[in-house]
Amino acid sequence: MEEKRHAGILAASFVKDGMTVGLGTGSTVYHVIVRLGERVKEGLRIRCVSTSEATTELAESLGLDLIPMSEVLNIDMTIDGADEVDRSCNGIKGGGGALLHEKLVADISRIVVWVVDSSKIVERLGAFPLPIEIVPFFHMQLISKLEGMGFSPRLRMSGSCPFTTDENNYIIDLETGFIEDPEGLHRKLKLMPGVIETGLFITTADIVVVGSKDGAKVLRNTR
Ligand SMILES: O=C[C@H](O)[C@H](O)[C@H](O)COP(=O)(O)O
Repeated sequence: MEEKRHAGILAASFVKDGMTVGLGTGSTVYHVIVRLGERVKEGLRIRCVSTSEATTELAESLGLDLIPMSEVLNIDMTIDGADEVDRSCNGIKGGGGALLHEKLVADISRIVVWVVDSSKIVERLGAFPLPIEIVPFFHMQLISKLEGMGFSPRLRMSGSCPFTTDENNYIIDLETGFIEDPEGLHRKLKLMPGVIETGLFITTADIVVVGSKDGAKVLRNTR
């Protein structure tokens, strides 16, 4: 909790007056949004693009100015969380189910900053089950195909019903084991009919802010 807060507060300080800011989703970005809400009350002028209904609700409650994604061509800086990040700044995202919207917002962002606690930094991705957003009525077929490829897929549930994303899709959480080639796996999965998006974000982050007990440090993607 402290680590997430430290990372969030440092990342929120990167936002400058006049920026269009992408707001990610999750418990780490929560601290960024709260800090941005305070800065806006102190006079910072920004426009924000949300990546989920949960983030929209929080941002609105703090008085942040939100614009719909459909009206934005470019975003100056997006700050988002991640479930795992490797040394090349590849990541797994989607633990909270917002991967599709997050990937689209990242795609039009000039700078992408990820905020994580230190447990998220890994040598190789894959301990965290990989979220894949899929077409709901094709889930049974996709699960069978993924099993045939040697993976252990699990349909994400919310109580006794399948979990649905903000875009009304389903999510399969895929036990992959350590991923040798994140980009190769992402491409392979994206080629499967019924797969809408994967939670593999390939060298997406320009900056990763890693929280610690006493502060936060900044890792830069040197690609
Ligand atoms: O779908 C959710 C997002 O990708 C989150 O950014 C990710 O799951 C990290 O969330 P948290 O900061 O709560 O660990």
